[in-house]
Amino acid sequence: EEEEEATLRELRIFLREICAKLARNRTFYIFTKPVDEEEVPDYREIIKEPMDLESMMTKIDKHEYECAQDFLHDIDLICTNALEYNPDRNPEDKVIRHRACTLRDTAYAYIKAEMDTDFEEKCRGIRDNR
Ligand SMILES: O=C(C1CCC1)N1C[C@@H]2C[C@H]3C[C@@H](O)[C@@H](O)[C@]2(C1)O3
Repeated sequence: EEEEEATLRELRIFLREICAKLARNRTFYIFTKPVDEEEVPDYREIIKEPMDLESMMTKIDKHEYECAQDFLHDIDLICTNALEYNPDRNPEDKVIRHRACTLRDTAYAYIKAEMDTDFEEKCRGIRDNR
């Protein structure tokens, strides 16, 4: 119905700002674009569902998120992909894993701080009844 569409429009505006704010943070630069298949030929043999912040911005515009929980599920995917593909004790892998955990924790903190729990509940109701 029309009120539900108004709620989802407001959700998309909110999620675009969260996504843009994360993408502006230079700590998260490595998460802003898909891993390049040519630079990393084995990546998609190991990581079955690649995800990145630019792809998430596109998913917002294609109405693929109906609540903040669904958005955070893709943030979690960016994080777990990075932990799984970069598991070693060498300093480069450790930096990537630290940044991945910081991305996840920052996204959860922004949404907790800036999203009304009643609004998220309303979005969950729309999602669960569709
Ligand atoms: O996992 C990632 C990205 C970090 C979060 C996503 N990559 C896999 C490669 C391993 C490591 C070093 C470079 O070879 C660079 O190409 C990548 C990109 O980082």
